[in-house]
Amino acid sequence: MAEKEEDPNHSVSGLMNNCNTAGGPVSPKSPEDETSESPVPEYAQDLKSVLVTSVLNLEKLDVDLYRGTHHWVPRTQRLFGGQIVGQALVAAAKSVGDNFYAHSLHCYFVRAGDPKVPVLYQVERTRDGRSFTVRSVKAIQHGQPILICQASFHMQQESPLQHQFTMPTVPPPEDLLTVEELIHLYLSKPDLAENAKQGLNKLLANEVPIEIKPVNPPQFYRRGATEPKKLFWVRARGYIGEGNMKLHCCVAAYVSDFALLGTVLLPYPNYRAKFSASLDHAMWFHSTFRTDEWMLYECVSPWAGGSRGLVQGRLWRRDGVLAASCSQEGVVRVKPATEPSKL
Ligand SMILES: CC(C)(COP(=O)(O)OP(=O)(O)OC[C@H]1O[C@@H](n2cnc3c(N)ncnc32)[C@H](O)[C@@H]1OP(=O)(O)O)[C@@H](O)C(=O)NCCC(=O)NCCSC(=O)CCCCC(=O)O
Repeated sequence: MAEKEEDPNHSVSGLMNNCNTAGGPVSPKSPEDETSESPVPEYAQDLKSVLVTSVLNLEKLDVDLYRGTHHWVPRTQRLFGGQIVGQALVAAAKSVGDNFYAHSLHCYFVRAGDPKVPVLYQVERTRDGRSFTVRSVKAIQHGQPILICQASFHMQQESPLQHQFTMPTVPPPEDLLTVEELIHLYLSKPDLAENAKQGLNKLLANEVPIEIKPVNPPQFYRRGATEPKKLFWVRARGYIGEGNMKLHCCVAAYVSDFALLGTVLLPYPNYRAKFSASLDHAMWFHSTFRTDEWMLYECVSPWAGGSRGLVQGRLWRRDGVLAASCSQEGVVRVKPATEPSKL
């Protein structure tokens, strides 16, 4: 297939610029959708999100072939699944028309990603239709696929069918502490065990490019068994800006894999994960949203068994609009917890 002429909305830089492609998968609408660019929030005036400047800023090597590098690598020293999915979606989005927006993706993580080398993204233009366009992306390291991803893009269409669940009622992010603030609070406890202190300091050193405010910290740093459900406010660190829905979908794909699989362990305080990794990840985009603004992430695990767990996530805009949904199965192999948590 002939390569599409690069234009600013498709090119590497085009996906990253704040181009005027507001819109995207819109349903239902909120008054916010109709407004022009809102003022740059105070927290972000001079700090562009590293997700935009680095993680999702792929280098073009050839037609439909890109290279992505890493920013944050989890302690497991395997690449973060959200990074690979987000980068795969960036690569896919570069070859679709301006008025097509990601509405879903389906991925398998087939091998662990190696943080020592970059990832190549090879895009296959599976089908171009009038309303839907499909891309297949293979993420490759050492000559072998680490992720296979299919992403589908839809041209905006109106419909009288519009419904969504209601967002859970939770305190606003302004009333809650960030993970870092919570850690400092725990660290100030005089009776904290040395190993717990070390664990918390390691968490502080973790430069994850997203900010999190758990709705229920005791659930987040759990003591007893809780239902397999957690809620937290989340946003990309730094400024991204309004208007580039293609980019916000890629950032949401990155964010959506964070802390999701951990939901499986919440009912089992007597077990620790000795090996856990996402096996697959599916995502659906429903509405316009900004990933550099607080969104509520609702994570539930309806099932676990056979060393696997199923998790489902819903990303809500703070005005109650359902922005995106996702589902994931992960392998979770556990061992008995030898020491009770001191947190
Ligand atoms: C490992 C995957 C899932 C496939 O597994 P398998 O088919 O078993 O691969 P092997 O290479 O044969 O084994 C790997 C490893 O596991 C051990 N193993 C295998 N079977 C068993 C068993 N029945 N019981 C115990 N152990 C078993 C085997 O011995 C090997 O151990 P090792 O020799 O010590 O290595 C594979 O498909 C895979 O890795 N896929 C990629 C998964 C992935 O990377 N996902 C994305 C990253 S996860 C993530 O990002 C989650 C978010 C983290 C951030 C956060 O929320 O905090």
